[in-house]
Amino acid sequence: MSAAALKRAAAARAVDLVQDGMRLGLGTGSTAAIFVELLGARVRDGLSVVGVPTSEATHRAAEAAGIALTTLDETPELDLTVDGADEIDGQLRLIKGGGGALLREKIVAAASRRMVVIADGTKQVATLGRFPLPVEVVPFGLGATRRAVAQALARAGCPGEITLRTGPDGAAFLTDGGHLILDAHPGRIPDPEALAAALAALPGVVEHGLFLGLCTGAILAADESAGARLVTLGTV
Ligand SMILES: O=C(CO)[C@H](O)[C@H](O)COP(=O)(O)O
Repeated sequence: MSAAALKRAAAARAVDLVQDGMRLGLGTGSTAAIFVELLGARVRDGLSVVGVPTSEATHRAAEAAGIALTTLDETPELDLTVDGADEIDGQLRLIKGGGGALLREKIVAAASRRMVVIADGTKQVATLGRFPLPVEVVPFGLGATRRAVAQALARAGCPGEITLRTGPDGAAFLTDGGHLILDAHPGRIPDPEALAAALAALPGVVEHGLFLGLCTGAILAADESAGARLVTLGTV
């Protein structure tokens, strides 16, 4: 089965979790985009929900799908956020931000009573850190912040190369908030909580891609000869 078909299977299962009247967080990335598309079809069939998008891209997609949108100012508490992930471990700890939307994604997830991750099964790992860990930083003081991030990684037992994320044109990638992203390549993160605390304490760091204690459940689509086999983690 193609990766796209696996993502669609996980997204379709997540759409079944949505009930009339729910306030939703709408994730970012290719899997979340399928969820938004499928949710839009249910809205056109009469489902009434409001959504908070986690990026400008998701805002545009949700609008095009006919989903009513709100903000966390109008709706500070959400019932359910459905989002993708770059990695998930057995304790529902995540690396997110491959698409650069980690800041809004984390704010929306933290405002949600439930956060369900949808992904193909390859995203499940025993230890986080193979996927580069995004660290969103302000442009001012980039060199000093980069050095401090490297030191924090080393102290947390996971040194590795740090690269400034660039876009397809080779220029520095800018997030929806106008920040830069440093991608750390630790290989493995032995103590995600310690690293998260160390990164959060650094001036210049806006947010990092470790989502700890936020995800309440996951729907992972594993590739089997008969089709997609959905595996759930946590409470779905
Ligand atoms: O964190 C994200 C964006 O910031 C995405 O959810 C993550 O990168 C997974 O994306 P995809 O579903 O395309 O694999």
